[in-house]
Amino acid sequence: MEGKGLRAENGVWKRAVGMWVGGPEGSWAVGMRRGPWWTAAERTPDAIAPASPGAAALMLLLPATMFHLLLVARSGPARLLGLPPYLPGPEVLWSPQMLLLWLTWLGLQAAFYLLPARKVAEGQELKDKSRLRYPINGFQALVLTALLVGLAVCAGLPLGALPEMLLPLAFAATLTAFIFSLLLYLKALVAPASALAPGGNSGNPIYDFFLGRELNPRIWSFDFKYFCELRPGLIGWVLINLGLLMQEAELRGTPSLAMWLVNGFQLLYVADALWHEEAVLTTMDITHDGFGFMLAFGDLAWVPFTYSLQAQFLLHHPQPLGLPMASVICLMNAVGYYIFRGANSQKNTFRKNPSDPRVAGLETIPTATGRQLLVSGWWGMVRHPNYLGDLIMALAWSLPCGVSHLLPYFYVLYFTALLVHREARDEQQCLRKYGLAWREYCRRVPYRILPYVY
Ligand SMILES: NC(=O)C1=CN([C@@H]2O[C@H](COP(=O)(O)OP(=O)(O)OC[C@H]3O[C@@H](n4cnc5c(N)ncnc54)[C@H](OP(=O)(O)O)[C@@H]3O)[C@@H](O)[C@H]2O)C=CC1
Ligand SMILES: CC(C)CCC[C@@H](C)[C@H]1CC=C2C3=C(CC[C@@]21C)[C@@]1(C)CC[C@H](O)C(C)(C)[C@@H]1CC3
Repeated sequence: MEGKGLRAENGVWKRAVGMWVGGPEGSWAVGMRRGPWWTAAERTPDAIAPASPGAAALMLLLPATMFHLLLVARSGPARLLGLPPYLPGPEVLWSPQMLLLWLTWLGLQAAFYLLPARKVAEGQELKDKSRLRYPINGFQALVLTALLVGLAVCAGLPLGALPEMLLPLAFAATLTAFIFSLLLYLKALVAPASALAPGGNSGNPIYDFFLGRELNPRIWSFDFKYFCELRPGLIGWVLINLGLLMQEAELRGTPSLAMWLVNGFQLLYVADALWHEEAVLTTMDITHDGFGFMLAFGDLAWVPFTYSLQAQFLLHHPQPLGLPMASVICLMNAVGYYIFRGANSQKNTFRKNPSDPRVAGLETIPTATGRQLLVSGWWGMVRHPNYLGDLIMALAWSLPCGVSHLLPYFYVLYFTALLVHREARDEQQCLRKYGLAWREYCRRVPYRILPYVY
């Protein structure tokens, strides 16, 4: 039988492409092209990675959840766990104009990506010892988008009409994510073995389509994963929020305090991500995961249309918010941001230059790889202090929506599950990388995210 896939040998997985033949130890391949060697931990990107029925189910469930949230947010009862008020027909979802608008948005962001950058950064070392180069101009793209949208609004663009277009726009984004992932899957068929990601190359087409086969798919210097991770989705998210704020102003004369807070907090988060764009090059999404349906849909559809849920909810369910409560929520967001930024910057500074005076005094554990692990400062408090800060901010984004509904807390629930899963994956990889030193770190810093609790 002709095939390609993975085979375990002494706990190490080998990627193989060639002819499968039966043998005393099971099947093995003849005339194989050997790819990079991956350990079992590297092979699956998720501790609970879905098998193909799981992947197929998620490909339906994730878009269905997104449409459910969009429909429920505008319904009177706004019940997260209830049925949507109606099932939209094709005439509600499909609109060639909205598809064109969405493609124009992607094209605009792609054009901003290609503009000269203030810096070109090098990514992590790849399996073939090379390093890719990435333009650092995401913040510039945010500023240019703001200028362009500002001019267009002054010229009469009805941005307040955007909330009415969310359903067909989300449909267009989902459709493009499917088509795009299919093209990425086909592109990976001709990619060299060294360009493939550790996960997403099981040989099962559905599973591989879902997780993504190629690590850094590119055409010339245009890196699709890096582009999608930060720009169209994150900038689209703040633009949708702004449209919701403007429509609220049209409906009620002025935006509510709750709407201002949600817009302000989330704009800060997005601006921060783009300002520190270079840091994304060390995240596992860029260094480890393939680019398939999960990330394409996550970046292009899930982020803009579900992360704006609080503002969507507020437009249809105005909430009273007094100044004292608003101050408490602002303080909470500031504390969350302080921890999130402090922890991320401390680790990035340390990884770039351990002798930097800002981190040189911190206590560390040496590892066999020559790298060190921080064991004091933020990283001595819990093993994922950046996740803690992110979760505190997530709560601060939902609180302006009051406590009468569960719906605006969807992000907190989803994000907790995502980060707990992510933390398990990351720890698995760190254990493989650092072995005993990682065990020592876990002994010295026993809590993962929340001190004395988890
Ligand atoms: N809003 C959203 O939807 C999402 C937001 N995020 C956020 O993205 C940010 C990045 O998260 P993520 O990519 O998961 O990973 P992290 O930034 O937490 O990085 C994990 C890596 O840090 C290094 N590390 C771990 N412990 C130490 C230590 N003690 N000392 C030095 N280095 C250490 C290890 O890599 P190495 O040793 O190789 O350097 C490890 O693999 C987080 O703030 C997270 O909250 C993430 C996912 C979704
Ligand atoms: C659709 C699925 C349920 C899940 C898809 C997950 C993706 C939405 C997230 C995976 C990692 C992400 C990161 C960010 C956004 C969400 C996704 C794409 C991030 C860009 C948010 C801003 C942060 O500051 C960051 C550190 C740059 C984040 C990097 C990871």
